[in-house]
Amino acid sequence: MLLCPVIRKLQHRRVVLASSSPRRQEILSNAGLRFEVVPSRFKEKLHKASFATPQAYAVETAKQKALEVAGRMHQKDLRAPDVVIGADTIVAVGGLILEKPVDKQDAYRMLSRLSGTEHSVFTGVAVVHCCTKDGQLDTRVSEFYEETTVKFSELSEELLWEYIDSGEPMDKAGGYGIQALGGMLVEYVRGDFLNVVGFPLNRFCKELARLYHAPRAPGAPPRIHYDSIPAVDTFEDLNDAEGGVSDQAPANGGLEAGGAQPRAPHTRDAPDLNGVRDSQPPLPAGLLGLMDGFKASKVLLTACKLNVFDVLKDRGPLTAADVAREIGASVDGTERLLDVCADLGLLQKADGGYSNTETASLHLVSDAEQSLHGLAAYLDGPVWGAFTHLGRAVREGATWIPEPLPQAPHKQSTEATLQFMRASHGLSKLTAHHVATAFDLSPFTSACHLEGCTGALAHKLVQEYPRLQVTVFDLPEVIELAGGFQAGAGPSERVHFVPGDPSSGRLPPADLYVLCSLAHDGPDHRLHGLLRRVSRSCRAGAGLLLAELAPAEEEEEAGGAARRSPGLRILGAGRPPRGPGQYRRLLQGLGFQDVQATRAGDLLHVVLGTRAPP
Ligand SMILES: Cc1cn([C@@H]2O[C@H](COP(=O)(O)OP(=O)(O)OP(=O)(O)O)[C@@H](O)[C@H]2O)c(=O)[nH]c1=O
Repeated sequence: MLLCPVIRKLQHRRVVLASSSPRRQEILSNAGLRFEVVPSRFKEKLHKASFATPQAYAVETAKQKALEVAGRMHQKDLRAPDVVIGADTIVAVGGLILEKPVDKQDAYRMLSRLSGTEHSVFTGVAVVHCCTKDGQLDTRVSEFYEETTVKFSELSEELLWEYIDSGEPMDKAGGYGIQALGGMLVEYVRGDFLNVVGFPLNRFCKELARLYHAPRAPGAPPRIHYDSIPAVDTFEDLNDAEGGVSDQAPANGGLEAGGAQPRAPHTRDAPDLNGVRDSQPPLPAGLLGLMDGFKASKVLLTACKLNVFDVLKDRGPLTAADVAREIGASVDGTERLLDVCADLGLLQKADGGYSNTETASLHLVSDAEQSLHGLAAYLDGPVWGAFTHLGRAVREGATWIPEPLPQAPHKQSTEATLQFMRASHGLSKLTAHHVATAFDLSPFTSACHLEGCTGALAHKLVQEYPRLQVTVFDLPEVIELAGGFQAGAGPSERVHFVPGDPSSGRLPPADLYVLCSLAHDGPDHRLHGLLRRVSRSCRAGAGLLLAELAPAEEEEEAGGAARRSPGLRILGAGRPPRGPGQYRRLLQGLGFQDVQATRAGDLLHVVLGTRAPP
């Protein structure tokens, strides 16, 4: 028996659950839904940091899972199912997103992080309505998420390991299954229990009801329900009907009334998404987010500038008044800023006040080992300034971001040079390990890092490769200031700083050239010029290592460009992103062979080529 009228509406539809999770299958089949299971092949590797909230990450992953299945089924049969359901469950704690553990140690790390605390479980759900028109797949996606709060008891080491050894944690987000042994770890649950298990059934039914019975606004013109699927028992009739229908829809859309759905003549040629029929375009949520996105950046940059994260470093929760006192700002203004930071996942807000999330402690505190405080100041200063006058730059054909140091050294004040170097230093320290280890560089004995700035990458390279000597080659004013930065664990005799002009002078000799200027990833012609000079300077057999920020969701293949977050694309001077294929072609054109490209740290493309004999 089907208790839920909206589930009944799906009875004659071809519904696919794009999930391998046995729990999701059980929840939905217990509710009486009939569906096929086609596990998604979408790799859960979206770049988490590019999402404003953990729930946004879960929703996007759910959507990608469902769209992958819809696309694959369409390709195979040239007919997609009517409805594809995708879901993704994650555990969020202190700004961290926990998915399924990769091994027992990972499960241990997750469970000990959850021990004795409250965390959130988010399940993102995407319901994709498909329609095939002229052989093309058309999709309409409805998405939502549900949050449930779970509190764990303090877990003893013994209990933790016994639980891990049971094997239960391994295929479950956060490393536990609340429905089985994991239930013993839980002190309380606030919210939908099934949401934790993997599927928010109650919310799903409400969303279906909303979709299929969208009420008509008073005074709105008669319509075929946008966002609504006609009652299944009348749907087939409607498909056959060619006209002669009344344009008077019942006020409630008529679905519950069970009568035939009237069909407005003017909507007859509109795409029929297997019964999902729209009378107005969907609200442009993505567009509004894009228009509004600068506010979130400015809040983050301002909180950095006011040293909010430094004030909260290593301290228990502080009230807005405490923070306001320390940063010399108004209590009201500070409270608003802190609240938005909490919404953005940068701070935690609890009864006692505000504290840093793990992300903030790692990257926004100014003296943290992997601090991006310098980058924030650079973006808030010259880059923000340049973007304020973007219209002028477009009219005049100027670059979108401040000229990099090598192009305007004499124009830079020492403070401006330092500001750029701090940004570059933070990014280099963050990524140095990934760049240095993306390929085995042990065959090389000498390297030259062009625009090597503070030497952060050079220090990592000598640490990884005991035979390697590295020259940091950069402008004299940069080299002069580089000593003020702590680039490695200590000074290294194998790192040498050489002043010069990477874009015009002679390059120091080396058997590996490295180009990795992440803070200023300039326009193509600049990179091409540098690469031509490297190509001319290096002997046959010498290497060239390139790294670029590129948190692509999908690899560029078959001529398609890798997708990057708009923020990083703009950091790259507004030019289209380069993917590994483009790098390969570029280097081959400059006389390099054996070009290999890889992704590192989910944020970089790293490319290595060897100079062919002339
Ligand atoms: C917190 C919790 C999670 N889970 C399971 O954790 C997986 C999450 O992973 P996912 O990536 O969302 O799904 P999946 O299992 O990889 O399947 P798929 O949809 O194919 O990606 C799902 O299984 C959920 O039930 C439980 O069974 N009990 C719990 O208490």
